[in-house]
Amino acid sequence: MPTTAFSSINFSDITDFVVNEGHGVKGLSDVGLKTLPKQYIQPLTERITTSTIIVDDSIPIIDMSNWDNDSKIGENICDAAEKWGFFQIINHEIPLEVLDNVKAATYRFFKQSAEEKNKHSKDNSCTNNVRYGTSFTPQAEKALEWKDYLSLFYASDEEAADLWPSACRDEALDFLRNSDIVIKKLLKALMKGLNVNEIDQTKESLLMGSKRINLNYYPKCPNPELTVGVGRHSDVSTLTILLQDNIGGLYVKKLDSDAWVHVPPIDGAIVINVGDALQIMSNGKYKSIEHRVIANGNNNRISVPIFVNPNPNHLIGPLQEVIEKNGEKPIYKQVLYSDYVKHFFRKAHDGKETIDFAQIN
Ligand SMILES: COc1cc(/C=C/C(=O)SCCNC(=O)CCNC(=O)[C@H](O)C(C)(C)COP(=O)(O)OP(=O)(O)OC[C@H]2O[C@@H](n3cnc4c(N)ncnc43)[C@H](O)[C@@H]2OP(=O)(O)O)ccc1O
Ligand SMILES: O=C(O)CCC(=O)C(=O)O
Ligand SMILES: [Fe+2]
Repeated sequence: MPTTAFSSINFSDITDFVVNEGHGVKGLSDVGLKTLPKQYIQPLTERITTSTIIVDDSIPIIDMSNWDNDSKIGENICDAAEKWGFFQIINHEIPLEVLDNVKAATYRFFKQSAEEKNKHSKDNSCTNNVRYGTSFTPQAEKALEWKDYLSLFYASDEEAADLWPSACRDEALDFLRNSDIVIKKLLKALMKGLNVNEIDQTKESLLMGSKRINLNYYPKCPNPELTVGVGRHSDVSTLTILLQDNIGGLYVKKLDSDAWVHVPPIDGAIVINVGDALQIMSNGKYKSIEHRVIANGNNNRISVPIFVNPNPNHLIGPLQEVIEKNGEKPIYKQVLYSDYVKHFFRKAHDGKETIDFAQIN
């Protein structure tokens, strides 16, 4: 239970209670708040409306089971990355037990007291690689988002053993380890689609030289129609490997339209999306698509994305092969990946605007 009595929280203390004391939005939800605090009310333009949702279309579902014998699977992956930037994979060989365990570990971490979780906040954590927080960048946001998170940057097994919270450490590491084979298959197919036939060590470090796993917790929300779980954004990763539970609420923007498409939960499936780094490296061929998560008035929801990223010290830009072999004119410049990510983290979610940072004017 929160250490601050509910009766003593007034609206001006909300940010203090949620952000600074580390109760998160889960703390607000747990005390049975009946009305959404004004800090969470999003402008109308940021709320999803039924008129913009289309139900007669959906992102592709790709069955990976015959990967070794069917080259069509690789082609379907490239096609989905070009036309949707999002797809789901089934029969991906990540054991279902690993997925169930990391979901249980997410609940276990967030069930802890605010005091325990807040040991990992930006101000209290002894490392930048472990961060518990709420919303996205509260200090830069006009309206807060209804989500708490734990973000774990993977540096080494030793560091994780020492610094990651024990409530979820082993399960998060297990999900990371078990996702490696499928990540390599996806990147191999996507590179082939760009005429890059070999992923040597340098390319591997460029494409997947760092990984971050986030545990996201979206508690039940009063007045979910007035706020968002996560606002419109694209990921800054190369690829994101997203595990969602069975509640639903993730929406993806359909390419070249203003329509939004729901990503239906499928038992055992993993959602894959292209991030900005891959859009840049592919010179715009693969699309890093805007997505958002709605808040839910009836259920808690969790999700566990693994962000597969370039090594932060790499310069990223359109791949040489894409420019030379395919004879394309680069539409993005070379930028230091850690500068790109810092730019993303220092502002509120703003749709696809982060990529302007790398655009050639
Ligand atoms: C949280 O809700 C989210 C998250 C997302 C994430 C989507 C992604 O695609 S994450 C992929 C991220 N990529 C990497 O992690 C690449 C490798 N990492 C790095 O390059 C660096 O670790 C770094 C992230 C750039 C941080 O470097 P550092 O030198 O430590 O720089 P700082 O000055 O400490 O941080 C810069 C700035 O970012 C804020 N920040 C850092 N880490 C996080 C984090 N995990 N979550 C949120 N914010 C973070 C930090 O506070 C600094 O801001 P200031 O205002 O304090 O200057 C998608 C959607 C979501 O809702
Ligand atoms: O919760 C989800 O389904 C998606 C979360 C997301 O987009 C993110 O963490 O980047
Ligand atoms: Fe995302």
